[in-house]
Amino acid sequence: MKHFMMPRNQILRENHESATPSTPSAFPNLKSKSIAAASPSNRRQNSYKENSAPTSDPNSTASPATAKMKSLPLPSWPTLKQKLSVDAAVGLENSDGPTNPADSVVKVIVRIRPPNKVEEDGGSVVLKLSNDSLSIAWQTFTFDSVANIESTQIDIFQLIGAPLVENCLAGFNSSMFAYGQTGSGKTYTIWGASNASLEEHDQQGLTPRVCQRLFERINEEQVKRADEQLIYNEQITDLLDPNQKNLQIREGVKSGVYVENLTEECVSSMEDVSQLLIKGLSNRRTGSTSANAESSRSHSVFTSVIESRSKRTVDGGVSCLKMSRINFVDLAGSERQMHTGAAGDRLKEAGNINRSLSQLGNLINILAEVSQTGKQRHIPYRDSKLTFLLQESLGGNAKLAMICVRFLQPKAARVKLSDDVNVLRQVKRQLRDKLHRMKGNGNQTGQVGAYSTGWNARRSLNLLKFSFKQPITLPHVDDDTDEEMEIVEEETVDEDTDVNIEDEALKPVDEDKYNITDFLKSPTPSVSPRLSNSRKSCFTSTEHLAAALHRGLDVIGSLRHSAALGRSSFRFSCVPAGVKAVIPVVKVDAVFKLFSVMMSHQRRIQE
Ligand SMILES: Nc1ncnc2c1ncn2[C@@H]1O[C@H](COP(=O)(O)OP(=O)(O)OP(=O)(O)O)[C@@H](O)[C@H]1O
Repeated sequence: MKHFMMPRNQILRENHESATPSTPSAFPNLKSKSIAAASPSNRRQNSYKENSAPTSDPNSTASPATAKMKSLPLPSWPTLKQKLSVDAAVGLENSDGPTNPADSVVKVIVRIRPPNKVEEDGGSVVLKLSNDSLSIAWQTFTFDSVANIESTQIDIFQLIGAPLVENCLAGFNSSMFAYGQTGSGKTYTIWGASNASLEEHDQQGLTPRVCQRLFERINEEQVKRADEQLIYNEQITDLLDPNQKNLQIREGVKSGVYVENLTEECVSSMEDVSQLLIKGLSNRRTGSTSANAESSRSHSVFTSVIESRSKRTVDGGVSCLKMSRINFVDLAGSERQMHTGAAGDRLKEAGNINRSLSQLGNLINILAEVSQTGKQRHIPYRDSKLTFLLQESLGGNAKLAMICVRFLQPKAARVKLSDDVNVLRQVKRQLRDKLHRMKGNGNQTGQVGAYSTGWNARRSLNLLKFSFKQPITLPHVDDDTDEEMEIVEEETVDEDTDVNIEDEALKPVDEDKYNITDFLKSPTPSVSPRLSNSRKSCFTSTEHLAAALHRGLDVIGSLRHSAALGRSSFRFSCVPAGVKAVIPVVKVDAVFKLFSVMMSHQRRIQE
């Protein structure tokens, strides 16, 4: 992010104010001062250094409190170890390893919500492999951190919140986003359990914990100004004064980005913060979704502003004001509109949520590109209110924690499908071996199609029967996967990498929707432009597989019927398309015809 960071640092403000020698405190009465600074116009008159890396000034006569702040250990921000599966986060990857804390870095943490009562019979296709990796449907993804399913709110705070507090005290702007499907636990993570009071300590989310820690850390010498706002349908509402709707975002040369007329409150204790949070959260827009009866239907942003001031009395009385912010962002959950049957306002709401999430992801991707290539690009901060509002926290040297929240999904259907796939893989291997052998025989005899006589139909039939032992239930593959959170699948090498002429022969001659060869023939990526390199491609292939199995069963049924009438045969081509081979007509039973459908082989049903 260096390339991006440098110009942005130019807009950071630093100023020196006349010291008041008679005020020895390192932190003058900021409470009254910050109230005065609460309105945007007043804030504009303020001058401060914001969002810049803390510097050490050897001439500084900073107060002990300031010195203490500067000596705070800077948190380490592990880098993303490989191309991240969450594209919204790929952008800010810093591949140079833990670096200068002034670099803008994103930390991506995955939290998996344990199953609730409805889901308790299920398992998950998501499996934690290590502290920084998990597997989703056979693919391994690496993040900065993967929390245990049993992780408590305090664990999550230690992992994410505590480092951000240190950043903030060191003068960096920080943000934490919770990102995920509706019902996955974003609100729980950011705020806490909805049915628990903020005082119920073990259920508290990151925001109250961070605030608490901030107060502890600054030991009541620092004043925090808080404002809370809500973006709903691209409209900003003041959660502390819900009558203030459709507020405008302004940007001033000195003041930076701010929301006009937004309520800002000066707080001096955790109780003050709790009161604000309770008031703000009760004014949020919620609704019921398929996955969450009390779903946040808006992005809510809680911003804490921490000001610290140091007095220098030796060199002519100069004071420095350091200001940093922490944004707590509970993003609204994405939802598949076509599955919810939403209409009217609800549809518009879902559309706006999805659009702004996608704009957020898009923006972060562009930041990534700028960071990685060094190319100048227009950064579309103004695409959405959310990105515009948070631009100073997304760029510059800001620290960003992206908490990707997932919930477990019932595994029953998927496990069964995975069994089916394994069986089919085995069958495919056997088919290929046989083809190989028979082709060898055929070559020896000069007959391309001589293999057909050696075909062990019965064995394949048994394998297939095994796979179809139970009725195949098409899983509802819920598109929980939020386009904006698509996981980039990395190519994996599996046992079928030894693609040979038989694989070539197995290529489908048409791209019909029952084709499963792409799925089975790893690592060949999907050819579908819509699904390529997407986590969804795996699921969609699974759907294809399931559809193929269904289709196959239909074909079995109809062909059995035809076979009973003694008039079924088909041509089975095992040569690449374009080779004009004479394919013998082979009498086979219905199982082979199932294969011909499933593998998308050339086939001819002859009357
Ligand atoms: N880690 C967890 N442990 C226990 N309960 C959890 C956990 N995460 C979430 N929950 C519970 O799951 C339910 C849904 O969580 P939550 O409201 O936070 O989801 P959300 O992602 O914010 O949804 P939406 O986007 O619809 O607002 C809540 O009842 C919440 O208390």
